[in-house]
Amino acid sequence: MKKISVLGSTGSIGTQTLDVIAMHPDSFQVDGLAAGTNTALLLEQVRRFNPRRVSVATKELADEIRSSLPSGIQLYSGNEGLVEVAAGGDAEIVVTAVMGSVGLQSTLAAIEAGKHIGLANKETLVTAGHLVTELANRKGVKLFPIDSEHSAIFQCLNGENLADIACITLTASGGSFRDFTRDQLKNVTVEDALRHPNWSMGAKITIDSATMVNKGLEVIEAHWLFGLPYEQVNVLLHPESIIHSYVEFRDSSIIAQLGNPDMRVPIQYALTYPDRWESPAQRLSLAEIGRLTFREMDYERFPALKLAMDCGKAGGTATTAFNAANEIAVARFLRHEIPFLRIEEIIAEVLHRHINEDNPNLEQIESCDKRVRELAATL
Ligand SMILES: NC(=O)C1=CN([C@@H]2O[C@H](COP(=O)(O)OP(=O)(O)OC[C@H]3O[C@@H](n4cnc5c(N)ncnc54)[C@H](OP(=O)(O)O)[C@@H]3O)[C@@H](O)[C@H]2O)C=CC1
Ligand SMILES: CC(=O)[C@@H](O)[C@H](O)COP(=O)(O)O
Ligand SMILES: [Mn+2]
Repeated sequence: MKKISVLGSTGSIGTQTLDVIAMHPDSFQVDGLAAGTNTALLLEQVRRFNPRRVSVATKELADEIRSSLPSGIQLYSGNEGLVEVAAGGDAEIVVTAVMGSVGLQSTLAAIEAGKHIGLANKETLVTAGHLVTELANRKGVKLFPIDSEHSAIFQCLNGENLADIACITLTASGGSFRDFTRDQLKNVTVEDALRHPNWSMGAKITIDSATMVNKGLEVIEAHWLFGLPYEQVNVLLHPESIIHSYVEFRDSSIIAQLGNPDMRVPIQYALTYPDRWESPAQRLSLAEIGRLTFREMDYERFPALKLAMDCGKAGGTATTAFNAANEIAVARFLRHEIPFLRIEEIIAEVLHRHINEDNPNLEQIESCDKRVRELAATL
């Protein structure tokens, strides 16, 4: 029986992780669940999966639900609660599915406690990739990618020698506005932006997909997960999201991973690696699809992707600043405070003022993150 804890159990990845766990009740057991504010759903999950420890975003919410929890369950709250669920207990693998760099401390705590990570929370690697990967290597902890593109690359690299990689290519759907001109982007609404053409995901990542920030975060995530220089990480527009990403080797062979868009496949693979189990995902019929299309990435149309790549190459706290500025700008857009195009302007303004710190420690990262959030909130 493999014990699993899920950070962000009430979100898009969290609920799909629990779907996967529920499909294999003889093999998986839930040890801990951490949610934010959706206590109604969390209580339902507690009744169904009977975890040993749970956490919610605040002490007030914890006080509200305490009497509704079955006895014997440890209840925690806040960032400390996330850390307790991540590092306490006897889970073998922790799925990190909270949204944003709030997941950093708990991911580090889980690794420190020797737990393998099913990594969905890409912001953690963007904000502090060097700290997370260095600690994972030191502790002998595996980072199993859940992000669809990175799971694809991970699968393509099975049994391969990393030195034989010529380059990897991350595919991008193009998001909700992929056929819009820059001019047309001026008046788009939150509701339009939230309609992703291929994937049903949380609000923040759906907006990131529309700005192409998501692909920028994923390039940085790939750099840290696979130890590749930025020059070997490419992006290609592929509107159908059928080829999830691919690797080109030095003999010119390309290995790609394909499938209908369904996150339960990469989530399950992260939990069962190196085995493959039955999945409810709809089988892909290439004959039915008929054709797949591709377009060169246009960095003028999607400037945020270029900005993210430049931050990755700069290293230091540049990616921390990029991520924090984006998190604040997206939250403001979702609250209807700023127009869509202001998101990338805020990121650019923050980066313009940013003084980069090389090889930052955790304290420097946290202080950069805090400073940038305060600045981005006022711009
Ligand atoms: N959705 C997808 O298909 C994919 C997502 N990812 C990545 O996975 C991560 C999660 O995305 P997604 O599931 O879409 O996001 P959602 O917004 O759907 O879910 C976020 C989860 O995090 C919880 N949460 C938010 N803030 C806190 C906090 N302060 N403390 C504890 N829990 C908190 C939320 O709780 P609550 O709702 O209870 O407030 C919720 O359970 C992101 O990093 C995203 O980039 C990567 C690839 C695909
Ligand atoms: C499902 C997943 O992994 C998302 O990150 C997805 O890739 C978003 O799609 P695009 O960023 O390609 O629009
Ligand atoms: Mn992805």
